[in-house]
Amino acid sequence: MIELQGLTKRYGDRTAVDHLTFTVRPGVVTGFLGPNGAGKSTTMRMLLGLDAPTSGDVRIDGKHYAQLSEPLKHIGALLDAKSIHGGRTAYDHLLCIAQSNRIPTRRVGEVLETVGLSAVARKRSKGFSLGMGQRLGIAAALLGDPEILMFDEPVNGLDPEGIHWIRNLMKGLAAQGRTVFVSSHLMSEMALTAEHLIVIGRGRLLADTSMADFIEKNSRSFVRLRSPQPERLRDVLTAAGHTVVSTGDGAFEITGKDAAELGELAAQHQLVLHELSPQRASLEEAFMQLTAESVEYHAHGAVTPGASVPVPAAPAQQGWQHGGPPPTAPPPQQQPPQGGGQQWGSQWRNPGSGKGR
Ligand SMILES: Nc1ncnc2c1ncn2[C@@H]1O[C@H](COP(=O)(O)OP(=O)(O)OP(=O)(O)O)[C@@H](O)[C@H]1O
Repeated sequence: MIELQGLTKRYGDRTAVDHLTFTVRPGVVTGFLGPNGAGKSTTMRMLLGLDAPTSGDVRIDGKHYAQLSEPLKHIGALLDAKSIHGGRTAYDHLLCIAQSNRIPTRRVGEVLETVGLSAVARKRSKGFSLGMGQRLGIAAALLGDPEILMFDEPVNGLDPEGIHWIRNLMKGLAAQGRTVFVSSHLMSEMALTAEHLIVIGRGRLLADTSMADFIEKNSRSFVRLRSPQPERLRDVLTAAGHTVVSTGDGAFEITGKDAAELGELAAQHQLVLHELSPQRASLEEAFMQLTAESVEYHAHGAVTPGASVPVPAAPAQQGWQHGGPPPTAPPPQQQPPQGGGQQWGSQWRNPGSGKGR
């Protein structure tokens, strides 16, 4: 279980994470959503002790990350698949992590098999595609057989087969009773994978709910009806007290009613229907609806009033993969200048840099 209590992170005058309180429970895949710059990666980094909270608390099975005696046996994470020593083979990369974390060597072969990299285990990872790198990062997360798994954009760079594979992997891990916490911008994929959602915008919690509730509450569901006798259908629906909305294509929309009820009403009046379809918004529509106010980076240079202005892409910073070699302190020029956190932060991780997007 992962528990956040009032977790806050400020960089200069920029609040990246703002009093986040939520719990990620075992047994289901929990999706972590938010527009670019919402604070997802910062939250995940604090969870792993890679960033110190300004205030608040985050615990893994009741302990701070630093208090876990063998952390990789509690939590496995994929934060940045690119932060792998390219000169090492996939096998050696995992062996190095296993040996430095008192994990049996046999696990290396097992996880390589799980992620489908056994055939390239002795190849240097610098020749790996983005998708292979993701698989290697996932293998490292699985190495300690942890009860908690956290993946930041795991499907990034994966082909359809890879996406299908990771979907099943995450569901399978949750079905084993593990805690699976995953961020993704691929809404269609998230809709198929996650049962529970945590949504943040500008560092704040916007929703902590089941997938079904989230879509239900943040989108309109309605029934579409089409008939070769549109005038009569409209009269019947109106007489029954329904608010009828005409669409451009000759259909009608009725909000908040059951398709069966409307179909029976049409049958009672011997009306022929060519369409009677319940319409449910997608996760993507619901997400856009909920986070519309929180989106900082818009296309065509349009920026929400009060939001920070995106700056030209800076080179991606070298990240640290959880479980890999320990992180080194960033060089001095990567430190945020005093009082200039907002602009500096944008350079550090502006849209398109950093995660291969
Ligand atoms: N080390 C840092 N120093 C200063 N600002 C930072 C730092 N890391 C992140 N930020 C800023 O904090 C905010 C949240 O960033 P974060 O990377 O956590 O968002 P995110 O939700 O993961 O975004 P994305 O979906 O684009 O990956 C952003 O405005 C970012 O510029």
